[in-house]
Amino acid sequence: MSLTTEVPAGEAYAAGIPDTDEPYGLFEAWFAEAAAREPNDPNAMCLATCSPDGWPSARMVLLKGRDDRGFVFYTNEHSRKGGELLANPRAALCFHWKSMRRQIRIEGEVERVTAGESDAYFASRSRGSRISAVSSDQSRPLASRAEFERRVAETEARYPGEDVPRPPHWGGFRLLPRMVEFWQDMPYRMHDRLVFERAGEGWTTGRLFP
Ligand SMILES: Cc1cc2nc3c(=O)[nH]c(=O)nc-3n(C[C@H](O)[C@H](O)[C@H](O)COP(=O)(O)O)c2cc1C
Ligand SMILES: Cc1ncc(COP(=O)(O)O)c(CN)c1O
Repeated sequence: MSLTTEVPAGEAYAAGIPDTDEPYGLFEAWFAEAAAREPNDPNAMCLATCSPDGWPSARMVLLKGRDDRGFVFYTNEHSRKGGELLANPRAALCFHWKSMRRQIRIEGEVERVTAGESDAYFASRSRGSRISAVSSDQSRPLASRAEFERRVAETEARYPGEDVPRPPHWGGFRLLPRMVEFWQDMPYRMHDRLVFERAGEGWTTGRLFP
């Protein structure tokens, strides 16, 4: 069975989302189509977090890994999102691929990836991005652009070789989904929505009114 319908050029889909009993195959199929079609960052997703006193916040991050456990992104744990995730480890993700008129929403608990996973991912980044991560107190007030550039120059001088160690507060989080919803645009706003909810080791599935 094909999990995906052909993407029409600039039009709504004629056929709905195929029935399937688990979300990951369909996610991979849609993600592969997005990777082939989107002009940039097909892995960009909106991450929503919530402070313990109930104030939500949202920002884009990049999906850097997915397996049967969940969806991985990397950030600075001292950032606003990092603080919120550590204090209240529940989050939501939202992909929107505009050229494909598709959305995927994912919700669940969040845990830190292992230090080994974060080390491996950090080491795979360009030297410039590692220098930048070491130099940035992400989400803290910055007096001027020049101050950040001065910090970057200091970090470059401190680590002249390839070895730029991962800051202990820079690492990955994995969202363990308990809900995944696929949304596909259809004519006259008669969109198709297919939702999966975790049930033990498996999933229950159903459709929602658009
Ligand atoms: C397309 C896109 C992708 C981004 N990816 C990341 C990312 O993977 N990790 C990250 O820390 N910030 C990323 N950012 C920056 C965040 O959106 C945000 O500005 C920053 O992480 C600070 O957020 P916070 O103050 O809510 O913690 C990205 C921004 C955009 C527009
Ligand atoms: C500040 C920051 N950190 C991390 C990332 C994750 O992506 P990469 O590891 O490819 O830089 C991004 C991507 N936009 C980013 O802006």
